[in-house]
Amino acid sequence: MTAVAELARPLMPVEEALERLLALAEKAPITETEHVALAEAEGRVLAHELVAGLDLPPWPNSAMDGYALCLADWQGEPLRVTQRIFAGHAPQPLEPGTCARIFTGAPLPEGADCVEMQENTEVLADGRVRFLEPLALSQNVRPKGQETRVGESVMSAGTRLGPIQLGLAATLGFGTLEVRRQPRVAVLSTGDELVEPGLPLGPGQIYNSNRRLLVSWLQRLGCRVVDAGILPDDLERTRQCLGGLGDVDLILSTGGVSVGEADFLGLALREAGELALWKLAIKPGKPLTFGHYQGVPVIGLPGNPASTLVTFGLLTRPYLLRRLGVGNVAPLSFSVPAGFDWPKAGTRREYLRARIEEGRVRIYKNQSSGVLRSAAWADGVVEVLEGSTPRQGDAVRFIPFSELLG
Ligand SMILES: Nc1nc2c(c(=O)[nH]1)N[C@H]1C(S)=C(S)[C@@H](COP(=O)(O)OP(=O)(O)OC[C@H]3O[C@@H](n4cnc5c(N)ncnc54)[C@H](O)[C@@H]3O)O[C@H]1N2
Ligand code: MOO
Repeated sequence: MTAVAELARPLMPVEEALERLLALAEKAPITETEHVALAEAEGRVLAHELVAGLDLPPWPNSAMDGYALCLADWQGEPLRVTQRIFAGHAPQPLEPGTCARIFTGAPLPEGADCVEMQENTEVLADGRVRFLEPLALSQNVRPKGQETRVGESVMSAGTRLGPIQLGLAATLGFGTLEVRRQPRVAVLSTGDELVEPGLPLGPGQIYNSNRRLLVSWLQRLGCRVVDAGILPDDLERTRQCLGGLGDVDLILSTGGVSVGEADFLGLALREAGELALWKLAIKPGKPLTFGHYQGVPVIGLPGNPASTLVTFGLLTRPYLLRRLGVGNVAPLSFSVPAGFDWPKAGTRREYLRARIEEGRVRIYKNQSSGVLRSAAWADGVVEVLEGSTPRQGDAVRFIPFSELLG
């Protein structure tokens, strides 16, 4: 299809763009794995299901600081204390007709079937312990295997490892985990107007914000970033830059994807691969490109900073995670009453930078796709569907940034 024919097509719905990207991701999975220490595994993707190699807890233990006794044999009399059991110590079997001082997490002695917390007991002058409240069998006892049994699958392949998952792996004694290798992503910015922060601005120039935003975000997603800097608005040097990227899994560029005349990235990509210009029914973020450069997938995000943010968060992030075998790549979202009126129906699905205040979602006053400050103010994006005109109090879908940024 020629570029002109591509441009004449109707806008592609967001769902279709996501479906296409996920299908492309499934055709290019990153399957190599490596073993990493738990300390290095944050943000990575589990390569295989994790199977428990021990029971959790490995033995019955006490849930309270108190006294362990054998309720089945007890007649209600005060009991002599015959041992003290601390967490980390192996107990002796319980002497019949006695109790054991026990602390939270300590193994229950053989023969005990009940623990009473110390607050409900009284230590008599002769050292015996009187139980002040009615007791029940197994009370305050955490049975062996209560949480997990040997051989049980506790996490499936494709699980993203965050603090909770790493904590669970640690409880089962795993020192290392087998994870998918990190995707290598080359980040390119295009545009002669761009200057790196810290340097002086010349006439007509602006600071490159997309690069910092994407590099940090990709690192959070567990990617290894090849920071390829700013592409010059020059075909030969663009070719050289692409040729020097090395072995990467994805080339991610921003800018130069609309209908501008200085689209040297597009030219260079078409020479050495192919490139499709998608026009999405999304705002911000309408023009998005997908293609290949010498077989390496390329995603070109629109250059406006809020457009980069939305198309990365809603489309590129799921694409990358799916390449790593993550099944559920949809961010959690919830319905909130609108704290704004949206009187003019749009032809594109809008993702307004918004925050929740007093149970209603409020939108930043300037929703221009060039305004990144809108997102820095916001806690997430609120979705306004094509053709819809939500009013104050109507239910709208809110996607928190916390769901997208990790
Ligand atoms: N005639 C048309 N013009 C435009 C269309 C269209 O359909 N027809 N689409 C508009 C939409 S929507 C968007 S979004 C932008 C996308 O433009 P590009 O992706 O080609 O990006 P640029 O033109 O290079 O830049 C757009 C804007 O963003 C600034 N920018 C670019 N890169 C960065 C960066 N790394 N850091 C900070 N800011 C950046 C750039 O200076 C421009 O202001 O096209 C519309 N035009
Ligand atoms: O859709 Mo573009 O991303 O707004 O300006």
